[in-house]
Amino acid sequence: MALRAADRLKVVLNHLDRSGVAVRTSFTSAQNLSHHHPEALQYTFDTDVLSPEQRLAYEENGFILIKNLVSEEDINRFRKEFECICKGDVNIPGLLVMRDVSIAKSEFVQGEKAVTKLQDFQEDPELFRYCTLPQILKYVECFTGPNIMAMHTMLINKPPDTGKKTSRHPMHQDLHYFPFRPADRIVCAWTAMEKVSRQNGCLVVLPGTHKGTLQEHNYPEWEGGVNKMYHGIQNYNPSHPRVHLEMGTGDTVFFHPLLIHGSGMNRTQGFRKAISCHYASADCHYVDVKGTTQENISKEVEELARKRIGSDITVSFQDSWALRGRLVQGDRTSL
Ligand SMILES: CCCC(=O)SCCNC(=O)CCNC(=O)[C@H](O)C(C)(C)COP(=O)(O)OP(=O)(O)OC[C@H]1O[C@@H](n2cnc3c(N)ncnc32)[C@H](O)[C@@H]1OP(=O)(O)O
Ligand SMILES: Nc1ncnc2c1ncn2[C@@H]1O[C@H](COP(=O)(O)OP(=O)(O)OP(=O)(O)O)[C@@H](O)[C@H]1O
Ligand SMILES: O=C(O)CCC(=O)C(=O)O
Ligand SMILES: [Fe+2]
Ligand SMILES: [Mg+2]
Repeated sequence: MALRAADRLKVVLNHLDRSGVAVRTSFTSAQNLSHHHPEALQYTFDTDVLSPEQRLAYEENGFILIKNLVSEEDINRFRKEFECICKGDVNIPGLLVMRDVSIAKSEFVQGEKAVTKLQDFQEDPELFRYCTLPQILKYVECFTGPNIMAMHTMLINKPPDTGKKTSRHPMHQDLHYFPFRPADRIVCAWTAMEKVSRQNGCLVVLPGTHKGTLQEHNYPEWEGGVNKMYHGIQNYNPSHPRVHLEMGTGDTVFFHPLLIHGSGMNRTQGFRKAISCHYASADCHYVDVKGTTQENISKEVEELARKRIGSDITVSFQDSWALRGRLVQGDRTSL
């Protein structure tokens, strides 16, 4: 599925045919880009949604931030549903409710204050509405193309740090968790449900790292402990420029699954909330991760499936994704 160089060029030229002045500026930068990087325009499609400047920015950085994409009204509805789930008022099949390791292993905390994230809310119509919002899908299509699967859903409720620094999310690449390819046809949408800042542990990204390869991930050696499956990259370049993505309510960042990112600790008393979905082109295919750096996570996921479903049926790493994935646009061609 990755565009061949010739196709990439065609994409650039198409743009030139159709738009005016703005494109001429970008033609200059596109030319410069392709001069320096033969991979120019390998990451985005022309759907008339992203401006040429926005496309080039994603190609260069591996992420793009769109302000105010989700309404306060929708965010409030997601908050309400989250509260209902935490109170136990609704029971959603397949939903995983995760507590922070420092809370889970010590004191007893009830309700939403105990929950660090919800995972796999695809069977909750209210939360899953997030994944189908037309203004989100319109952007997603620029990265995946027209057949779109919602593969992975999360509502993250980063708790105030208990002093053990377990509220941090180590630097990682999301592709580590995914046995499907090509990577360029996968994208994460991450929407701030309130103001997120350095204080409450906003996302931290290393721009441009999406052009690299998938790195080895392991549990970081953190004294205070680390949350289940929060694998991190041990030896990323610490002097690589980092960008703290401070965002307002409803602002949404779209990022590539190879982009190295994490989040710092929450130094406030509030719970920092975000809702996200990983999308993939339905034309992607599953890959066998045996003998690769992803073998460690695949074993953990298979072990978790055994615990939850029982050992009479074997659910492979790939199966676990095929079961969770939901079509949100076009045809379910492969995944
Ligand atoms: C792009 C994707 C990026 C990512 O998805 S990154 C993060 C992915 N994280 C996950 O998928 C989380 C998966 N979650 C889980 O496996 C479960 O929620 C988890 C952590 C095992 C808890 O299971 P439950 O059965 O709900 O809880 P439980 O209270 O019965 O505890 C069972 C044992 O697990 C421990 N535990 C609970 N929460 C934990 C945590 N946050 N981190 C580490 N360990 C945790 C708990 O202490 C207990 O251990 P033990 O049996 O007493 O030794
Ligand atoms: N010692 C460390 N080892 C590995 N990863 C770390 C370490 N310290 C921070 N990180 C990770 O780096 C990312 C960003 O960290 P950052 O330094 O921005 O957060 P912070 O130190 O909590 O906040 P700030 O730098 O704003 O004071 C997070 O993903 C965090 O988990
Ligand atoms: O919301 C965050 O802190 C980051 C979460 C994240 O990157 C992930 O779960 O893959
Ligand atoms: Fe991530
Ligand atoms: Mg720091």
